[in-house]
Amino acid sequence: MVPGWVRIVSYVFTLGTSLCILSISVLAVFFQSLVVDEQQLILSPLFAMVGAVAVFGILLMEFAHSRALAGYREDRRKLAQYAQGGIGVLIALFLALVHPLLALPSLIAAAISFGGLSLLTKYMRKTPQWDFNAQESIPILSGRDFFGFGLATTYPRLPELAWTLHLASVVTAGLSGMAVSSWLAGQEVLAGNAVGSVALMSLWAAHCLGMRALLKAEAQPEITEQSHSVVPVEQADDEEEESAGLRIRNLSVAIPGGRNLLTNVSLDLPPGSITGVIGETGAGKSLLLQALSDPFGLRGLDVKGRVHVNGSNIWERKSYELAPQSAFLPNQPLILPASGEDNLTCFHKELSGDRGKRYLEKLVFSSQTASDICAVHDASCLPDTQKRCLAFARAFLLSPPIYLMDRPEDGLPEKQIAALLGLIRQEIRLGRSVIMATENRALLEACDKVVVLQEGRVIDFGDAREMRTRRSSGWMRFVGERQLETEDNLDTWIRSHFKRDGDEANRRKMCVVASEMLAFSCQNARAAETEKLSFEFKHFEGYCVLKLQDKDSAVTNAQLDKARKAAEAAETTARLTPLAAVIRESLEVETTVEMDRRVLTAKIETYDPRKTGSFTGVGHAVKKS
Ligand SMILES: Nc1ncnc2c1ncn2[C@@H]1O[C@H](COP(=O)(O)OP(=O)(O)OP(=O)(O)O)[C@@H](O)[C@H]1O
Repeated sequence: MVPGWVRIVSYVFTLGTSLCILSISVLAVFFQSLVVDEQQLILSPLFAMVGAVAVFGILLMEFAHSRALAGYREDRRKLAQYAQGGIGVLIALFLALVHPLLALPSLIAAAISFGGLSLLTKYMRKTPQWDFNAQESIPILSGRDFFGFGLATTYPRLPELAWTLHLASVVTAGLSGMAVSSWLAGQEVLAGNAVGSVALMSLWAAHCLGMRALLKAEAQPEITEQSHSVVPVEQADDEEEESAGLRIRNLSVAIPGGRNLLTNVSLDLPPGSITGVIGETGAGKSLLLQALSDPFGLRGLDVKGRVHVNGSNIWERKSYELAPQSAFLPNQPLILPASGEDNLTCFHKELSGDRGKRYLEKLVFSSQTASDICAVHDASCLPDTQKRCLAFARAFLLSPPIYLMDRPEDGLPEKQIAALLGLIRQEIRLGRSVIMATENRALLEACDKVVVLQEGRVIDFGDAREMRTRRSSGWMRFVGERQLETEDNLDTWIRSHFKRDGDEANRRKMCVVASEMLAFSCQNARAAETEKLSFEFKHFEGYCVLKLQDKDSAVTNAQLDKARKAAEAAETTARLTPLAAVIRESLEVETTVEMDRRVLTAKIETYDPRKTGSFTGVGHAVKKS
């Protein structure tokens, strides 16, 4: 619902613009009589100035209109067109009062606009914004061209030829206005110097009435936006050769001039594997999948990075591709308003529709249902589950090296999820890979690897079975670069474990310990090398444990004793070495070596905010072991 003030402001500015234009037509009368007829050339500069003021007025009105109603762009346009309809009628009435015949050009223009447009809307076949051909359908239906999908599924706002008709009505009104007024001037009914003015007014009335007719004929909105920029990042000189499988390097997605939605995602996924992507809502799972498949379709966002599959750039896309590099199955299945069979075979019947139908049969458990789905005239009208099955069957028919699935379980009953899993396993045996954002247990259990996203950053990536065991025993893991820049991510990760009201002091203390452990690890890190470190975390009754693992040499007992003494001797505010600071904040610190990795384990006292009420943690005593 448009607020009343928006309507009033819009009508006032539209009227203002029209008055400026009409003032030019009044000026034309005086110009004709004083300068052209009476040859008072001295007045020319004055007319030029007044004309310029009117033109400036038009610009000013339009600018002020857009500024005053910033944020109401669509409403402003519609309200202006609506008001123009009224202004067109008023001009026609005014002309009719001067002489009934002068209203004729406006009437002709209105007939052309309203009549012509309603005929076009009724009888002209509606065509989508883009009538693609068969080859172009594969990038669209494999989820590699969202812009194309949008164009192929939305219809233009106005019927074809609408603007041509508008132009015809305006020109007709201008010419007929001139003809009628000249004839009336010849009959000495109208002053000769009013001819130009009448022609101009008829022209403007026709434009106003035409705009109202266009508003009436309008349908769905156009889509115009695409990603703001996509910047491929070159391979670094010291990076090893491209390997098989999917390689993602420094993939970032950002709002231009704003925050990062995905930050430096780098992953290597082997061929023939299933990778699950998990994380809280808004962590960036869908965004990651779409950025891999079609970065150009991320509306208004900046995308940077490098994504290669089996050595070739996945983002390179041709409009005619028969074998896509990936198939993206978004949460809403990509189905074009075409037959079920065309949607299955991507309009390529020669692409072995039988094979596609077999996939479909396996998903819907009936050859009759599969045939019915294929035979349907407009697959976009199918029930949601059948649309999903159709989209899956099509993806398997295309057999790309990488499948990207966003919550494939949504809208599918358990037995269909099991059937889908069966087909996924077949693809895996053929060396293809699947990446899926999912929360479904059966699908997660089938994963070989799991990526954990948090606020657009990868905080954990590893073997799925190991991760499942660890998580089920309450241990959470964070994996990051062994450098101080990791601190922000680490901080966010630590904070995610202390979300209860009153947990602030726990949170702060844990962040301090984690940060000092990171600094301790980075002390010997070589700047040029990108090494990984990991943290593991678990809550216990009254304390929690934070473990740091990196590839440095083990801490000696002497180093530990020295740090312990420094921690005991120091004032609370004194600056300590990172290890001593960890010891000062912890109940117990120990260091071990596990499978060639140095492990530093800190046990930190925590409180239960439900028991301690509004405990702030300031000056909280820490026991030493
Ligand atoms: N085009 C966009 N412009 C601005 N922000 C966006 C855009 N697309 C996504 N986002 C933001 O990016 C973040 C990640 O979104 P995404 O849809 O990937 O989350 P998700 O992890 O898939 O969540 P869910 O599990 O709820 O689907 C969200 O904060 C979202 O608002």
